[in-house]
Amino acid sequence: MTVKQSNSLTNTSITTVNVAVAVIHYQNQYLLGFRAASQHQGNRYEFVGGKIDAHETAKQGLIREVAEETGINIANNTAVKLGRLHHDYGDKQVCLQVYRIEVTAQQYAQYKNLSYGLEGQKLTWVEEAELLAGHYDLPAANKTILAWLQLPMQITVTYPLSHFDAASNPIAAWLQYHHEHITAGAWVYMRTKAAGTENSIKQLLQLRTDIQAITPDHLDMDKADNVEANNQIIASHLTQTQLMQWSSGVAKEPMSYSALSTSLPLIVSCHDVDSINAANQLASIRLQQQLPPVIGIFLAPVECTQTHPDTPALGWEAWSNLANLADMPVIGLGGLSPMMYKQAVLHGGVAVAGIRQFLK
Ligand SMILES: Nc1nc2c([nH]c(=O)n2[C@@H]2O[C@H](COP(=O)(O)OP(=O)(O)OP(=O)(O)O)[C@@H](O)[C@H]2O)c(=O)[nH]1
Repeated sequence: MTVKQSNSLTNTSITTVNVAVAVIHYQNQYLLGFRAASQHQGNRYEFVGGKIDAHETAKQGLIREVAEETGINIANNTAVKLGRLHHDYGDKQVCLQVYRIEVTAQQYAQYKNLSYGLEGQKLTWVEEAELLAGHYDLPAANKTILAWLQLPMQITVTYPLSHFDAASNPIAAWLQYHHEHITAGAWVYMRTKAAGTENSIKQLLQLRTDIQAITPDHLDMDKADNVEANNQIIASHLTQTQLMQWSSGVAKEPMSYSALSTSLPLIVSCHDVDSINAANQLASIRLQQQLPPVIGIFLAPVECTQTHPDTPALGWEAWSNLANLADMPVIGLGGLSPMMYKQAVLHGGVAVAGIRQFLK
């Protein structure tokens, strides 16, 4: 069943096939199908899924397709929305609505030896590390899905430099504190507004080669002394203000594309509907231009925070409604602890982030 959708970027009306995609896993085992040679994108692996019927929501299509293709009933499992993405294969345009579903231990025990699906297609469970390393040949659109799946369950945010104002050398105190208190292997959003902090970030990365960094988009990390730390920098971050400035620039000059990081995936901060719409537009333009994708948004504040005491909290319900509008994975931020991961997932998020409670 095909669905007519309007493409807001080009203002042309194109026929797009709406597809529900189920990233089914149990812990670090992921279920892949294999597309028959005769199918579109044949002889490639795929996540289970298929066309959403006209009368169905994406989730209804997802549950039906998984049942039809594998026999697994996921109606009572939590389906976490990862995102929505358009891809133009030339011969076919698709809009993939992607959900991650963790099956229960019981479901896994029942289906782990499944090697053929109910439609005769090959099925296989694969290791997460191998899947994310690109060992399986998937359709081109899935590159973005794999980038989304890299996101961890929790992200640490650094204290602002102002937190160390009482120290004789605030930058040295910032460095020392985070060197000691970031947990092993963490993803860390280096929230430093001040220009000139590139070297401190690089020094921290040299001291902590186990961590991975999200750095502010306005910092020029290549200019810092030690460029070797660059392989630890995995994404660039845009504040909501930067995002909205980018968006109004594009509105005035549709063909212009400002100098946002073109070499790194982006993570953007959003607090409301307008910024989520802008993030969706940015993600769509980056996909069209084949730039590294927007891999997530920090949606904040879920609850009141010490760092932004005057910003009213969204609360989980409003947070969840906003999260559903995003075309990319959503990370909860603001007054959260790592223990609140499950709550975030139940409300449509993929991860939680924060400062105090995420440091050791
Ligand atoms: N199921 C699935 N489809 C994907 C993935 N990635 C991706 O680009 N697609 C595309 O999304 C569309 C899925 O629709 P489908 O599975 O219902 O269609 P089909 O061509 O296999 O079957 P059909 O013969 O019923 O038309 C295909 O064009 C496929 O190439 C994926 O990971 N899983």
